[in-house]
Amino acid sequence: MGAAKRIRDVAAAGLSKIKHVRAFTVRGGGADYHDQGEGHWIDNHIATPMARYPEYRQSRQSFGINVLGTLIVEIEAEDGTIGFAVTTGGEPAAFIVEKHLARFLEGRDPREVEKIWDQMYFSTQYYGRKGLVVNAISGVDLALWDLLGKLRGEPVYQMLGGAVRDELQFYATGARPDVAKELGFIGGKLPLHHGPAEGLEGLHQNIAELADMRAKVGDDFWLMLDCWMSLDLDYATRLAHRAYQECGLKWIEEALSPDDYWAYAALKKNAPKGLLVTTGEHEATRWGFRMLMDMECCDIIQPDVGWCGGVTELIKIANYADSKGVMMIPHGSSVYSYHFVITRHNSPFAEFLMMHPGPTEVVPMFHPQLIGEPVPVNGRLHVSALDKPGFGVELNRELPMHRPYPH
Ligand SMILES: C[C@H](O)[C@H](O)[C@@H](O)[C@@H](O)C(=O)O
Ligand SMILES: [Mg+2]
Repeated sequence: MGAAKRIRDVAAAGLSKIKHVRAFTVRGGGADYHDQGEGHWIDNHIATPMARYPEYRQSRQSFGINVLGTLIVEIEAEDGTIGFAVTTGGEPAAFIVEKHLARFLEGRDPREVEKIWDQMYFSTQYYGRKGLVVNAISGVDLALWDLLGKLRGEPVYQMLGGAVRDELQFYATGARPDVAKELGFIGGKLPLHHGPAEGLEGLHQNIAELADMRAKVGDDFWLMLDCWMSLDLDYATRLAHRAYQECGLKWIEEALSPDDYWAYAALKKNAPKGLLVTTGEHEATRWGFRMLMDMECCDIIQPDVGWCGGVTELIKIANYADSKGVMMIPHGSSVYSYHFVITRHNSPFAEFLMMHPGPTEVVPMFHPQLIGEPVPVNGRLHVSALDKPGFGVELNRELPMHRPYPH
């Protein structure tokens, strides 16, 4: 059969159209991974912009880091196939999905990812552009790619161009890089505990904690600091120099406000040669990341595929980074980033967020929401673990899901 006829036949056959888009919310860990119980490392006196207020210094939940909860987006095709995704967004994001975004999908061909993304973004541009609205768009886009993979019987990484390597390697984020080393990870990223409001004493404590961990892991294991937007330029510069010179820090992450491109450019310019400056997990769209890269704010961009616009937007962000020789290492987002990272040379490793309370064990990052969620073994994941349609996971429908805004 000639190629032209084959193309016509596939086009005529098409794929099952999109029938319905639904948005649910659920609480307790999962995609809103800061929504954890008492005593978890991820909520133990971690430096944040709110730490200037003593009453909000001990716990990020005290100022509402987990106020949103998880958004679940489900897209059902006419043949009954369902694609889904989870991200951070909860009820307000569910409203945006059902009351605004669904109209651009229902009745459409699921292959129209570009046109659907364009309509979702520009129809919400007057009140969106970043943050919650782009989280909602990301959730819909991820669910659409999951549906496409399930309709075609292909893993998302194969639809993105296929694997450029046989396995993923991971660094681990959490309070125990010493345990991460024993578990086979290539590095450990510590949360920073003290910000400018705790003065020179806090800075000394930050360095003491890092030096203690350096003594435990030895000289060659990567150690990084995640500052979660908590610092000012002067503090970040002083911390960068001391942490690099005294403790061999590999990178300083998200030290400043995501909007302060000018301070990031100054931090990168004044950072010690050899120390990497990284950021981006709270940035969104190709335009936001172009600003970070064109203003030379960082050495590595770290978009979260569930927050930056989804796979369709991450393709544009990653390709621009590649053209500029900037590494793109997505913020921890489980299978949603693994399927992307394995297809990109400028994404040589991935993040694994340790969600065990210690953390002393590897547990699925989005537990308990994804059935079949793969986890690194000895700090690695073979590509075969991704060889299932879509993102290769199913939704745990035993969870108490709520659909607040049915349309
Ligand atoms: C550990 C950090 O404080 C955040 O909780 C973390 O989610 C994020 O910044 C990361 O890079 O994993
Ligand atoms: Mg981070």
